[in-house]
Amino acid sequence: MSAQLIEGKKISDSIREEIILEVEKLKQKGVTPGLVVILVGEDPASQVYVRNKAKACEQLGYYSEVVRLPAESTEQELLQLIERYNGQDNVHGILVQLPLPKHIHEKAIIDAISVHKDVDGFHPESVGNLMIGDDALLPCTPSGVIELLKRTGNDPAGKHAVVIGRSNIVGKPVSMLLLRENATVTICHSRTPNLPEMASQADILVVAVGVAKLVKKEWVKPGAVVIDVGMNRLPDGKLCGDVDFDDVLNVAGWVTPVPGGVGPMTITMLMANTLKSAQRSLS
Ligand SMILES: Nc1nc2c(c(=O)[nH]1)N[C@@H](CN(C=O)c1ccc(C(=O)N[C@@H](CCC(=O)O)C(=O)O)cc1)CN2
Ligand SMILES: [Mg+2]
Repeated sequence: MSAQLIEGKKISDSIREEIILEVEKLKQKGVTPGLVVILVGEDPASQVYVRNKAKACEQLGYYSEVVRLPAESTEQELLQLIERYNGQDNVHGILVQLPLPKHIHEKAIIDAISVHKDVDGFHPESVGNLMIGDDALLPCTPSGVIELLKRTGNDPAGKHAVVIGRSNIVGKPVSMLLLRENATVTICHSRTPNLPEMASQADILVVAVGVAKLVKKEWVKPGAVVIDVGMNRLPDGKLCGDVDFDDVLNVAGWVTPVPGGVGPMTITMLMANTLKSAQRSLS
């Protein structure tokens, strides 16, 4: 039997409908959610993502600014800009699009964003709050994964979740979120022996390694939920995930496609974080 598709685009659209209702309520209290997106350089993919973030703001009725800086901008210039927006009350979220040009230290930039406006959830204090279970702005792709699971009736509680990948942006935070949702979590990585055997023990398998079509049907327990966070560009220009989608389709119970699975959730969860930050500004 063929796996059920987890349709990220549809789920993302329905979350945006929910956000619109909350934005109306907030506007009645005199607050419009505001997001600033900063792009340094001209990376083509980043330009698309930044444009899509601005479009999402427009769709949801947010105030938004996109600041485009030349690739040769200095770290100091970027820090000064962040400092300005940290102090600007109509801005509830500040996002610096990654990757940054090599001469700018990513950590210095992330650390400079006020934790209250850290809608990417990358600031060390946000990460710490996630670890200890305090209220935090959560990183967008990992929280999108949790929404996909919950909204398809795949509650992680009591399940064995295996996460392949240990990046700060996806692998580690998604593992913490799954733990917070009462899953038993195993984190695997490039030095894990018997990766296929580990993966095949998962009720929920989350893959975020950046290796095209790594996960084959032998890695998947029959009926498992397979969440593919990978986004790899093939030589023919097509996008594919870290999971060999066609191969696992007759083994998995549920699977995310690439494109159209996890990807669309990233910007929607950014919008949810900006709303949350704006709501917090009232309390
Ligand atoms: N500051 C940040 N930088 C980056 C992040 C981030 O969350 N914060 N994530 C990625 C890029 N990204 C958003 O910024 C992003 C990536 C992918 C998608 C998406 O919708 N993907 C589609 C396919 C798009 C395509 O065809 O190219 C999908 O998977 O269906 C949205 C946002 C790195 N940088
Ligand atoms: Mg996807």
